[in-house]
Amino acid sequence: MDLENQGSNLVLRVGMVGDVLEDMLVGFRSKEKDVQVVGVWMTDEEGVEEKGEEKAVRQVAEKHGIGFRLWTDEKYFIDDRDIPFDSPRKYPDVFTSYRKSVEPLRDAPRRVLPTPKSLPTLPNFIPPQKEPFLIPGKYDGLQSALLKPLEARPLLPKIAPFPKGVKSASPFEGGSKAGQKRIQHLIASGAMTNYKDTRNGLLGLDFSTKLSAWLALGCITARQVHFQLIDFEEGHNEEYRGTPGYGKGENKGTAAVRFELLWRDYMRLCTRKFGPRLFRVGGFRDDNSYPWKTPDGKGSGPEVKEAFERFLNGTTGTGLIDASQRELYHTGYTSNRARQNVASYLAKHLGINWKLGAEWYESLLTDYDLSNNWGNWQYVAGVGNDPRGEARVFNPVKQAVDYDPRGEYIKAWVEELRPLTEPQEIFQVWKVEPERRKKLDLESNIMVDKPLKRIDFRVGSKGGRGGGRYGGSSRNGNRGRGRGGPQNGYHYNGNGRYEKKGQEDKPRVNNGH
Ligand SMILES: Cc1cc2nc3c(=O)[nH]c(=O)nc-3n(C[C@H](O)[C@H](O)[C@H](O)COP(=O)(O)OP(=O)(O)OC[C@H]3O[C@@H](n4cnc5c(N)ncnc54)[C@H](O)[C@@H]3O)c2cc1C
Repeated sequence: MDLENQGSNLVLRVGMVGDVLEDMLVGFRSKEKDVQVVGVWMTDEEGVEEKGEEKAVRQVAEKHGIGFRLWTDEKYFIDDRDIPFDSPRKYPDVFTSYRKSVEPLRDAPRRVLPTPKSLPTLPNFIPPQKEPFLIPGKYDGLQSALLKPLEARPLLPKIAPFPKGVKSASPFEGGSKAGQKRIQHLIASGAMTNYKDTRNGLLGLDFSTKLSAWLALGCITARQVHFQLIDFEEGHNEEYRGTPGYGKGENKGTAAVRFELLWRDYMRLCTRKFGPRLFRVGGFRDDNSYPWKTPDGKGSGPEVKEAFERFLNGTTGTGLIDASQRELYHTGYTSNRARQNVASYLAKHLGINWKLGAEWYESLLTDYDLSNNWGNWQYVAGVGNDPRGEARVFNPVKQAVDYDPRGEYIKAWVEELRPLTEPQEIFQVWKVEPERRKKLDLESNIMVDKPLKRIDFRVGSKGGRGGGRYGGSSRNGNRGRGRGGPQNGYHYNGNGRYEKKGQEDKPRVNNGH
């Protein structure tokens, strides 16, 4: 729509990018009198496959004797030209060190580039899509063509259907206009100002910004978010007058949003630094000491396959994990709090290769982003750039107590558990007394009879909020480790910590890859 408004348009093509370009150039050559191609421009991206595509495009352009130009991506919070390190090798391995090197964050971004007033029109002739593909002319046709293979062969034929009465926490509508509208809504409604206190929520539309999909797809940029916040903080946009914090400078909510946007930058810089290690099981740390289990893998029995399938289908018996997995499957979104628990459950409680989880997320997330996804999975699995690495384990029962105390999120997505009223039973459904199971329609339910893990935590016991690097109010405080023993060579040392066997008492240091 924006391109149309500026007199231009967008053409979609299917195929490998090098082949598509080749077909287009050959097609245009046949109409040389009307159209002349003078150059091919593309945006610089991190990632192994993305670099491969860049190379393919460059080669085709060279073969046809036309110019090739690579643009530095400007959709990040801090521009590449302002990163205070002259080589990726020098990028810090710990986020905090990176953050300190670029603070104060509010002064760091460059100005947003102005939108061009007009753009060149498209030529009358455009080479057609090569067979066997067909590009539908209308949006609806495109959508049904994309969904057709999934409808014919759903990824999870047996997953519970979309539960009644629930709505997606991130009902994403593509395009820059919808993204800008969302930013304005977040500021005007006060959600940005409250962000620090609400960001660990699980249910609802505005507990966090839900800007991730627009950011990931390039519909909005981190700099645009920042400057909209500046307008609010400086009192430069009358539309926000009346919102708490208007004209009063940076507040803890707006500062926290900038902080998260910097995490996004940082994950991308790690991809640049570590290249293919983003996808290796040993991660950025190159730590291959974990005895990861893999369904169908060497030495893995059928129980690993079953465990993985139940993890995907959201029938593990651990409410928080099951709710998040079903939410993700049906909506393409699940909150950051839930993502951390799910990743920790797969990697640290089940001991299953974290890469399978990352691939699963890659296939479902509407906000899928190469660096954010794979970098965060590594981080939680203990092979990435979390300085606490393997020692950080989330107890998903304690996390449910802290972040879903009445079990509303779990009951929303796991319909079978709606008759339950006691949080202890919602979070640890195997604790429902056998005599009540029939009455509650939970007899012969695999989550109740055969939970994948009986994660221990006494609901009602005292304990601070906590868990992971986003430990609620205490990012550096209580890490929320309960006593649900993870597998994968860990044991509970009795002091609130899981230790890897054989490494008890060894200092844990970030070994600085
Ligand atoms: C296992 C795992 C996988 C993830 N995969 C992705 C992914 O594929 N794409 C993605 O965008 N985010 C990913 N994240 C990060 C985070 O969960 C999402 O960005 C966030 O939940 C999106 O919701 P939001 O826009 O409301 O976030 P908000 O809390 O409102 O944050 C604002 C923005 O900051 C950025 N951000 C927030 N948290 C992180 C983070 N931990 N790392 C990097 N950037 C962050 C996002 O761009 C987000 O939109 C993942 C996290 C985990 C633990």
